[in-house]
Amino acid sequence: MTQSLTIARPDDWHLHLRDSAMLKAVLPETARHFDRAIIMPNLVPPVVTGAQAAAYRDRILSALPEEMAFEPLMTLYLTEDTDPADVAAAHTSGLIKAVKLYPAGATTNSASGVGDFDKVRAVLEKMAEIGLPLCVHGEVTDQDIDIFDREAVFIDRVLDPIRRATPGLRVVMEHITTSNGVDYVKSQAADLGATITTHHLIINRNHLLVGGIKPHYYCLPVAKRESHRLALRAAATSGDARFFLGTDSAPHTDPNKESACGCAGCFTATNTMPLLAHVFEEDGALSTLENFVSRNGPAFYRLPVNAGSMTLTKQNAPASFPAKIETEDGPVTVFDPGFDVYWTVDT
Ligand SMILES: NC(=O)N[C@@H](CC(=O)O)C(=O)O
Ligand SMILES: [Zn+2]
Ligand SMILES: [Zn+2]
Repeated sequence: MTQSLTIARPDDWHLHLRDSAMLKAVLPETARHFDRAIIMPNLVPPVVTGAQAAAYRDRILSALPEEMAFEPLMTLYLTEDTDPADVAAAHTSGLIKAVKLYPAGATTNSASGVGDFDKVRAVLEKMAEIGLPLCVHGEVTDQDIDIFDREAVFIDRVLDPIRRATPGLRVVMEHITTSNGVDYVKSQAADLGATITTHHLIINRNHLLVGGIKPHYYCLPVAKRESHRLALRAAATSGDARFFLGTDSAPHTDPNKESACGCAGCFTATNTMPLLAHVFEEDGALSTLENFVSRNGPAFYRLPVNAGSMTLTKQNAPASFPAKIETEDGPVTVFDPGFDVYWTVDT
């Protein structure tokens, strides 16, 4: 007997679309299943001003195949020179839905990020005043902090002090990877949410490192031990409104991944919805999938739930997904969960 599930059309609350040839190749992979996505601003150079975000939005819409509908929800990349008035104007006009904080040096294209948090105080205060969310890549970059501890240390040393100093600031902890992240979100009364990626619900650090290094499982924050993955699974499948999908689908070409110094990022846009149906079914939680992918995100961002619906069907035989997406820059490997997936999205 085939099983099926119909939910409101999902959104992706953390997505890398890149630019130019890569944008053209990866955008349909997201637009096929998602009505909207929060677009990460870590281009080279980064999307810092409202004018740059408007131009990037136009490039995204021009790259969209004619028969597809998709709304890019733009963000600005916070720098120590960001002008609070420019941020406020971009928010008032409806152009941007969030500002993104990268600690300088934390991840791909984060060199222009924030080193001295006092320098962004005025921007954060303006954002608290106007209710504009701050999306945070939550890892410290100190050389003496172990890479597996960087999220937990960030919460204590950076995030909690920022939130205490800026009452009313609405924050999304992006791509949480630890039980510390889950517990911190749950411990706070208001103004805090978290995105969870598809891949962090599926892989732990053993998948990355045991039996040979798997560059396509390398992303930041790096996958942690199994107990953390289980904490993320419990949070995502709980239905709790504070947790929602942000795939962090982050394309890099195969030569850039399969390298002596490989780039961080997993490309999951193509098969995220089938993978999530698999994960939620495995945990006996298909009834909360809609909260995670379609309802909790809009509630946090104070946007309407999408009007359309999506039906997922469990087939009798394993579904097949493309192993790679071809781009003019080279192939991009699609995330391979390492197990058979029977769910497909009905077209
Ligand atoms: N997640 C990643 O491993 N990489 C992202 C950056 C990010 O989200 O930190 C990228 O832009 O490639
Ligand atoms: Zn990040
Ligand atoms: Zn990201």
